Amino acid sequence: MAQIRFPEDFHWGAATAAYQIEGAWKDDGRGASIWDTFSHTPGKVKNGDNGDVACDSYNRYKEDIGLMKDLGITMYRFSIAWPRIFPDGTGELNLKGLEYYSNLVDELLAAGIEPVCTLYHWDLPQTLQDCGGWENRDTIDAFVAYSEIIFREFAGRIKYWITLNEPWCISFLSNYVGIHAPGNRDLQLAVTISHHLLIAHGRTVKRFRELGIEGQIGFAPNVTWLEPYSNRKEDVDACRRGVAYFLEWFMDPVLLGTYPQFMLDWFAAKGVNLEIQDGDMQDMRYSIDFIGINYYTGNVGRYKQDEGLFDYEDIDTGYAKTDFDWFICPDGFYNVLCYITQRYGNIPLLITENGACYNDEVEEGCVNDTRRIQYLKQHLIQLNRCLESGVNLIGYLTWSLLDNFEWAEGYGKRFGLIHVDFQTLTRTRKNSFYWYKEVICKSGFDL
Ligand SMILES: CCOCCOc1ccc(-c2cn(C[C@@H]3NC[C@@H](O)[C@H]3O)nn2)cc1
Repeated sequence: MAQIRFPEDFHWGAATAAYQIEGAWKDDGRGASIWDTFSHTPGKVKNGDNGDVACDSYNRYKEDIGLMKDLGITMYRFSIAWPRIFPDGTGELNLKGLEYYSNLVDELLAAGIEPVCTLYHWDLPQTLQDCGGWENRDTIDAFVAYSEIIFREFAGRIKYWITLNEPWCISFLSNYVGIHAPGNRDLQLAVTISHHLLIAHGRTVKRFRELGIEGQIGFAPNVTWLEPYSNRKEDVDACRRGVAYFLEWFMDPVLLGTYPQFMLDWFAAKGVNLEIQDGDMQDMRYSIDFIGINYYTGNVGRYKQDEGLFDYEDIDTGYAKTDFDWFICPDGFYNVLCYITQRYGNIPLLITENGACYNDEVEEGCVNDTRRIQYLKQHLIQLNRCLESGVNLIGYLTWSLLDNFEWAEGYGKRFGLIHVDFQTLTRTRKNSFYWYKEVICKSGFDL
């Protein structure tokens, strides 16, 4: 029987984010975030769900870390809620907020688990949004100042840092598509925000280096892979635009120092232009130690005139789908990681999110989520292919440790290895928890 084995020093972990799991939305001085505002606005989130309680991990983090220890992970990715640190975004520091994360980090370290800290996972302080949010360049400086406080507080304890989670979601999904907070629908605004986010990322990396913080820093774009339906140039170009929307638009400035010209031209043809000020592109270029990669889905696509933003349409090739209605495309994982390596060189890659939405429920104390096991197995095989192909992969953090608040979908989309009953907050290990535990123990699996 064929064996899939990973390097002994390969990091195995799981990921979460503050607004999705913590709850305690008004406890210990926490200020309002744009997601509190958005989720409390009727019609924005399915079933009227919000993050007021979520998984109550703010109060149950010791229980959650006990589950992580049982799982055997060596890395745990979490995010810090900016509004817990600066309730008004800037100004007065909330020491109780810092204390919570200090206790969390100490508990992780005591459990032998490496903390991976995401500084921004979408929960912008509402007071900053009231002043324009990421459209306002002042927010860039506010983010750097917030990040510096965290760097100084956790220097030596947190060794892996992520500035931004999924800048595509922060800019385009939230300000052009409009289904995430704050819910704008303006392409120029989204492009401007994407630019400001990359400046904020770069200046934060610069501050990290200036402070001489021990550890590694990167960011975590979400990427997809779109295979052209044919080798006709129009199909190839349409797929290239669709991939670049998530990938090159954010990675090229950080790793190559320029935006992809074909995307600048495409946006310009739609009357959307970037206002690049002196120093902006240099700020983005402060070198990072790794790239976090979030991958869920890919597809086959082709050119279709005037379809969507990029004259692109998906093809329904009959690939199976998750309960999020996303195509399952494991080959895309291999293809996109090889593409990233080919384009940017052998910079270390940390899979910061990969997982599947399946809404299996507890039956007689068990959750038989065989489809999630299948998804994880298929995608880990592709990661092993990448390693065999020389891709510099350092670890895999599955999304997610816990079922949690899946943004505009509320609690109806379950990604966790652990089932959460959102009425009782009872945690139940799913069968995928036990499967992943064995994978970690063996650093691989048998086919
Ligand atoms: C072009 C039109 O598109 C319409 C829907 O578009 C999307 C795209 C992407 C997502 C999406 C959701 N997730 C999972 C999260 N990653 C971060 C973590 O917080 C998880 O909860 N990743 N991507 C949702 C909707």
